[in-house]
Amino acid sequence: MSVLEQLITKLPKTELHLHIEGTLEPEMVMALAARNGISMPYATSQELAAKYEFGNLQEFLDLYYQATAVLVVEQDFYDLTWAYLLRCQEDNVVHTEIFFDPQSHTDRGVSFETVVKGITRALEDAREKLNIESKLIMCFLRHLPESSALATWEEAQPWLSLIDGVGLDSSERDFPPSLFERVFAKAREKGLKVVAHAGEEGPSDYIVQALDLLQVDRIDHGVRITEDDALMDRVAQEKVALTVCPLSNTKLCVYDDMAKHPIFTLLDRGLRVMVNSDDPAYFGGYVNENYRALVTSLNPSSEQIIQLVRNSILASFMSDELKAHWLEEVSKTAEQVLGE
Ligand code: HPA
Ligand SMILES: [Zn+2]
Repeated sequence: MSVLEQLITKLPKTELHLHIEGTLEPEMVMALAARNGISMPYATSQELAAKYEFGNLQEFLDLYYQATAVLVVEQDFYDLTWAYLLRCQEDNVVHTEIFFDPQSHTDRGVSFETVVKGITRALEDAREKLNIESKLIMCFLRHLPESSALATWEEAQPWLSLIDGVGLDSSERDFPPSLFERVFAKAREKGLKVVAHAGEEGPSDYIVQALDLLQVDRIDHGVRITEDDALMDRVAQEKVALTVCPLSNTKLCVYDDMAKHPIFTLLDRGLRVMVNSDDPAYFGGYVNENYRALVTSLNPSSEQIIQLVRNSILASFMSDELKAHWLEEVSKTAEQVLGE
């Protein structure tokens, strides 16, 4: 095994940008459709998987929202989340911060309670049985009006003890962060962490809006920051993390070639970037596969890979004690691997 492959598999990692609905594998779509008596416009999981060619974010989202229709009862959300957590164990992900999209379920008549109970029961089991820690981040769909986000915020109130943060996802172009200032202010007032997708397909100004208007703790994606030199300097100085998702960016044609991905340029400029899988069932792989894709196309050094992993820990919402613990583990494991 190469040194880089050993680092990828052996270093303890966190994942900070993961949509739980994006872990719905084609086989699970078909199994849950059968279990819930839902007819889908494809006969087999292969037929569904063959549709996973996307020209842009919207083409992906159309299929992604369609597939969520198979998630109906609490056990479905449990099974979905548990399957992802088993993948975390395989990839040595020790802490994960997962997004869920309540509006994509409540709009089809599935209750908020069903969704949140199924997901959090699996997270709790993973804590006990797999030693995997987690946070839960509720995302608002930006293609829906602010009133829908505000109503979702109200629905979430009885469950806030289970929710660590709020985020903003879905179609980015023409839906700037500024539309969601009020609901984000409410979340911040309650002490929740706040994050937002910005600068994936949208302009770098959306990153500025997310920072200044939503006052986010992290930016999700954020790769279009490369268009604004002064903003790169600001984000480096303020240590705002960008949760970068390499396979997502190539699969959704943000870059036509992984060799053009700017993650190491950003890393070497001092920005706090790390590697995440976004919607791994759709984009061709979980966290370790994202690292491998970078290695194949961009020939990084061991130090760069180790720094990405350290950033994943530094940018997480875990306690300072746990951060210190995992950073120490990274150092020990890296020394072992590099000393061999
Ligand atoms: O990559 C994404 N971008 C925006 N919204 C999303 N919802 C799931 N994945 C994504
Ligand atoms: Zn995302």
